[in-house]
Amino acid sequence: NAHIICRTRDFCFVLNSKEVRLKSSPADLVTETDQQVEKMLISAIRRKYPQHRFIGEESVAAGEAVELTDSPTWIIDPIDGTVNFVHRFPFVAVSIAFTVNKQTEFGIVYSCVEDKLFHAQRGRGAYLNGKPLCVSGQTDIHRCVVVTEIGAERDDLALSTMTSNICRLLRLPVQGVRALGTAAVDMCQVATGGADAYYHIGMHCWDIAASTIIVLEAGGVVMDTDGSEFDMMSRKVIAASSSAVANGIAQVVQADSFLGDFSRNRA
Ligand SMILES: O=P(O)(O)O[C@H]1[C@H](O)[C@@H](O)[C@H](O)[C@@H](O)[C@@H]1O
Ligand SMILES: [Mg+2]
Ligand SMILES: [Mg+2]
Repeated sequence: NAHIICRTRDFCFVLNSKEVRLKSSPADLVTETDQQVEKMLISAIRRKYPQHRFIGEESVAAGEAVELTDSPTWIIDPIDGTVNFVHRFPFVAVSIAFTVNKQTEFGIVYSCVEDKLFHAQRGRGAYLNGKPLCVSGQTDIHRCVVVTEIGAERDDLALSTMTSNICRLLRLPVQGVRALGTAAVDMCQVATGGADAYYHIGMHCWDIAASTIIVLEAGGVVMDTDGSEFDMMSRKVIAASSSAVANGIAQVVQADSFLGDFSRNRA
């Protein structure tokens, strides 16, 4: 059984997950808690906003389509870092973003074990537990700590793409490469200035929708791994403290062969 104790200033509760099941790969896990948290969030929001749409990781896993329209839409990852959650590795987050006309209006990432609440609203800055956030401002790729993710794919093509991208960055060299096991929290490190960049190939919109606006509102930049304009549904992202660093990563990271195998945002 996996469990985690979540504390906030106002309450403390234990989330139990009795059953761990596999989804797309032996490293893509889901627990009852993922499903219950998503149901709880969607039903609470739906009560207040019955017309709004939802893209939730576990609803998609259950067969719902991933369709981002102009309608008000909540994009939810009920537990980002389920492998961490199951193993009690202490980085686990709830990620919620809200979009209108395909533009993100606000995002919230709650890193449960750390009791860190990141949030940002378009045009109103990014905050961690109420305090304003600012990216590092680093422009020299050689002085960067870069965060990425190993991902859940375990086929040869995915693994060689992932490892060769990390090797190419280390050879530049960068000063460090890190992976916390939750895309949402990884990306928030860029917003805090603790990391200078984050890139990920193969994540889903629910992993990074909220943290994208948090990075942007903290003064960072977000782009596709090929250097083009960011598309939340493309499963590729670079988030960085500056355009110079983002472009430096785009020049070494390769995604094409790997992404050939992906269908967009299937859980
Ligand atoms: O825990 P998840 O919500 O499934 O998200 C995971 C993702 O599946 C995995 O590929 C990444 O490496 C993790 O960082 C995600 O956040
Ligand atoms: Mg996730
Ligand atoms: Mg999840």
